[in-house]
Amino acid sequence: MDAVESQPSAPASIYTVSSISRPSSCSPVPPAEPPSALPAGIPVSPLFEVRQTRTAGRAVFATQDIPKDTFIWRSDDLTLSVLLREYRREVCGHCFGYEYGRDLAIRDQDVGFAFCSKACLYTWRDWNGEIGVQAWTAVEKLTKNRAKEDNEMVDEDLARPRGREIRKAWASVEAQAALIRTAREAEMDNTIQVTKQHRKAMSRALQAPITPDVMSFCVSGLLFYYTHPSDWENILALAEDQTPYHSTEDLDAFTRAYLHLLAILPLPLLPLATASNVLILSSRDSHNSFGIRSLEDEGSEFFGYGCWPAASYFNHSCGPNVEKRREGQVWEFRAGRDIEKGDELCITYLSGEERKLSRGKRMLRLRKTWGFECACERCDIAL
Ligand SMILES: C[S@@+](CC[C@H](N)C(=O)[O-])C[C@H]1O[C@@H](n2cnc3c(N)ncnc32)[C@H](O)[C@@H]1O
Repeated sequence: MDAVESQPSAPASIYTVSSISRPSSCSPVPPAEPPSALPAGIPVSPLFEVRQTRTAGRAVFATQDIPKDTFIWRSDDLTLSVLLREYRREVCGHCFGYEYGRDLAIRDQDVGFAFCSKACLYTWRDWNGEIGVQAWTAVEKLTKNRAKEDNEMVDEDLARPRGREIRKAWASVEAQAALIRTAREAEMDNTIQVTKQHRKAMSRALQAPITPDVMSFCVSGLLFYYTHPSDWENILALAEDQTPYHSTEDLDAFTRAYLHLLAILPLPLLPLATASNVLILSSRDSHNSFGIRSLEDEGSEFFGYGCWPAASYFNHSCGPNVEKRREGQVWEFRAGRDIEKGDELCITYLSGEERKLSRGKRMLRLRKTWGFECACERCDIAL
């Protein structure tokens, strides 16, 4: 029994996908809801269905017995990703390949990424497109020559900003954002008057401290929207975190990154660079991203993180029955043991070392990082 199966069964859910997740010959019953009611980007398979639970949001349940080692799911739907700046020379910007800390052979100084092969470099360029390359080049130009200004250590004990503080922070930069936007729009419309006030707003933004990884997060997310507009729904459908910022400083880093980006992004990206879109990215990524770690040493090196929406429907258990493994940019999920029809399919959100922690420490980690009280079987039994 896994994370949420111990809870009383959920009421009929609008998320039930059994009708399309089973072969039609096994499913004489009409669908509970038309497929249009399914969240965008949800994983669909004859092996499982996604259902609403009473206390742990949506979760994945086996629709048939699944023998150990069965291949269950493959998520190749990477949306946004962040490679921490300190790993940019060692980890491939496209496939996240790593050569035990060696600098990779191919570096694209303009965009600030390294690649393990020319194929990865070309694919990365192809995926990002001309506008994407221009965006990363502008960010790199701004970031490269600045001293390291961000505070890399996240103090988990700081109070997380709540709704009112978050709304206030975003509202407080809107006037400056509007001035910068107008100044940028004047670059393609000479009827727009740019005054001293516009220029001041722009230079104030550019001189503000930079938090490179926050900036990368925003660029990656906004570029995803630009290059895959119809898949933005997949991000919107993810569980939302109402308190996605670790601290007031973290929230400030996001509002500053927003102003920076307004000042430097290629013009076609400006309509998407809105406070509301950056907030959507923060609130959806927060509880749904997967760590991008080294594939050896139980993933001891943390290179960054990314968001694969379909993979985000698996809940956590401290004794998971599904094992996940990253192959390049793709996550693969296999049955870690024999699973019975009706069992919840759970992965673990903990890294190798964290899995060995005591129940109390695991729960604390899950509460602080993911914001939930773990009620999986392993934690329940240990009570
Ligand atoms: C990646 S999402 C998993 C899918 C999510 N339940 C949904 O509805 O989209 C992670 C969130 O699911 C919930 N969750 C996952 N595992 C849980 C568990 N063992 N106990 C309680 N809540 C859990 C938490 O709210 C967590 O922040």
